[in-house]
Amino acid sequence: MRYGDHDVLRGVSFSARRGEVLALLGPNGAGKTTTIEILEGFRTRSGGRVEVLGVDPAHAGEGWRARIGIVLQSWRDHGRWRVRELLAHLGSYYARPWDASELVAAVGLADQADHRVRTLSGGQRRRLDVAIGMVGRPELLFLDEPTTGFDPEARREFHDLVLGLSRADGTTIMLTTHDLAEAEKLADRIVILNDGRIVADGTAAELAERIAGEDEVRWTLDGRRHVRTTRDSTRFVRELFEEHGDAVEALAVRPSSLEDTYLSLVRGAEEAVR
Ligand SMILES: Nc1ncnc2c1ncn2[C@@H]1O[C@H](COP(=O)(O)OP(=O)(O)OP(=O)(O)O)[C@@H](O)[C@H]1O
Repeated sequence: MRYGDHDVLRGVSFSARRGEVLALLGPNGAGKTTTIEILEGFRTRSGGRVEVLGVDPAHAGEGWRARIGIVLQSWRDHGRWRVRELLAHLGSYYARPWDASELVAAVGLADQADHRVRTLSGGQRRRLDVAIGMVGRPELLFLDEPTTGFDPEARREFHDLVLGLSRADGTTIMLTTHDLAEAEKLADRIVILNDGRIVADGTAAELAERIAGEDEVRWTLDGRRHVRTTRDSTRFVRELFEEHGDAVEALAVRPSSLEDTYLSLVRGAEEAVR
């Protein structure tokens, strides 16, 4: 993808398997929305090859669109509609839509089912956006930062919903997120973009392995707190006890997280460019 003489995506190549949850991660401006909008058929790419459900989105028709669900970053307003009524209406465009009441419950809006859309809170509107994307039971669902503005409980419920859609209905899901814990929890595969290039592609465990992470060990000795990072925390702790025995207190070992891996990948890519 190129705007003027500026390449915003370069050599971005990946595939998602049916039923997979694929998360696109990356810093602001990395190219996540651009990528997802090309796949949705919203943007026309400058070059390269794209196939979504076997069709080039740039030349796809109604039939293809009916198999796809889209949740954009910004929501459209349907203020005067009531929640369940709107979903039932939009569902009527599809061959096998969700039952509106079931869908309202699935996204946690049962209490607001008969409220007008304009009276919903930001997080509730976001859930409605997700419901709108799902209403036609798409084979493939695109979610651009779906949980922005969700409270922790709504986030957890949403995660269960996504996992249910993927595991039970076999829906393929592609989402962008800034929430690493969310990617780790939901995604079968994570693709990390940085400055328009893919810097990593794999399962959370594979990514963590690629960057041999350093564990963080904390302990207290004679009233003083200590912290050390090490690649071999088991051995380090054994030696700590051999040396100090019962004097070691408040021991905690924190394994390297996806966040550590992510930051090291993104920083590594930035250094390579310099
Ligand atoms: N219409 C456009 N014209 C020119 N440049 C654009 C256009 N749309 C996006 N860009 C540029 O493309 C790059 C990628 O933007 P994109 O929105 O895909 O990033 P993102 O990874 O989704 O970021 P965020 O996490 O902030 O949503 C950015 O540098 C942006 O400025």
